[in-house]
Amino acid sequence: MPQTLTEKILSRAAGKDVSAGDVVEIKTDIVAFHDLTGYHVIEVMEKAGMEKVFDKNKIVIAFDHLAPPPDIRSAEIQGYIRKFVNKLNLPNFHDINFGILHEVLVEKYALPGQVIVAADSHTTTSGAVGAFAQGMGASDIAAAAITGKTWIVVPSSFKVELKGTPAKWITGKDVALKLLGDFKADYFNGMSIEVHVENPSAYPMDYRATTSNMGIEMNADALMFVPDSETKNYIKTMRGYEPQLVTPDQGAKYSDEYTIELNKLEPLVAAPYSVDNVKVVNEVEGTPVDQVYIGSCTNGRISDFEIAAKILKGKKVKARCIAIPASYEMFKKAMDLGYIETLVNAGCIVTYGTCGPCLGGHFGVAGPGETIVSTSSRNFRGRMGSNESKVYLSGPAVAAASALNGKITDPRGVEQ
Ligand SMILES: CC(C)[C@H](C(=O)O)[C@@H](O)C(=O)O
Ligand code: SF4
Repeated sequence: MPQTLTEKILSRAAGKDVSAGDVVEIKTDIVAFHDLTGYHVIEVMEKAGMEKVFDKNKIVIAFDHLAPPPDIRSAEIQGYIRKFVNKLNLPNFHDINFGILHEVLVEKYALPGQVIVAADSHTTTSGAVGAFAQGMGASDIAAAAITGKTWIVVPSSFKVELKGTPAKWITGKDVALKLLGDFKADYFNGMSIEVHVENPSAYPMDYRATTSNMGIEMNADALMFVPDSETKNYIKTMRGYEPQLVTPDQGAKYSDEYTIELNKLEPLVAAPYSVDNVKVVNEVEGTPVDQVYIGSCTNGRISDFEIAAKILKGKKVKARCIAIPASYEMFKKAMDLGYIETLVNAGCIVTYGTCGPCLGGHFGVAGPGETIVSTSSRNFRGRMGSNESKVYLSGPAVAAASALNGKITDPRGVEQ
């Protein structure tokens, strides 16, 4: 029987043909965690008296949520994890000067056809390269780290087709918000979304990573892009080798299909307090904004900074603007290309590789009564700080244009 990408990956990982609804044990190719959940993962392993891993090379750890440590407890947690890493001599450990775990996975580790599990919900991000990537709780990740195996209920496969070339300022976030607005946040429960891109280079890896990242906000088990020439070029450029592509079979059966015409999309936002409270930016234009955040594992990549720099070049922001490339690699690129300089000259605060503001942790927590425009992933009440703050989620163009004017702004009206 012709297989979807999901069925193909999970059949290989299970060692037998699987179909939707099957409960199966599967092999994992990468098991990952970060500082905040890593602490619990290691605690579970210690309590079980099983401080060993199935394969040192397949464990990936990055410090991001508590990086750099905002308080003593965070520093203590990171110290505890460093000790574990040293004791087991784990090679793929990335300290506070590297990046947000999901970005690190996409840049350095994830490959088409892999099964990737990590102790963080936004693990779906690695679906950008065509890996079946899913977030799990700390105990499940501890078990996977020890055994190299996990169990799942095989999801059904839902096909999304992206047609054409994105309209001006339209990027990966708009596609994610389009799906969230049209289907609402619970619709994709028990499904794996497979995105087929008609014109691979028109929807580059940065956009794919953003869309896959938001897969968990759709409640999907995974959101994968069918690997294509863009996948190959990205991995070749970033890592110096060509990956093998795993693709769905011709004639594979999907539970449903949906097409998005990229040139017809308008810049979208998710208004407070839900990711699926989606509106065209014009509907909320003019709302006063206190702070803008451009960054996170959702939108902290080079194309996000390119767009922000285009909009802010030679100008000054009216709202406070915090900009954080998702990794050291992205920071260096943004620096080489002059985007950091442009943003700093425009009055933005720039640092790198922390989750900080995204989850109201540190480096720009939202105060009571404040309105934030953020390129991150979630906007439920209190997500970025005070319960009395409001968060509008958007792509980088709306965020930068809103920073510029101090109010929610349609980037299509901003002079360049
Ligand atoms: C802290 C962590 C468990 C959490 C997640 O799993 O997503 C965080 O990264 C988030 O984005 O809310
Ligand atoms: S940047 Fe935000 S969404 Fe991404 S892992 Fe960190 S806290 Fe979670």
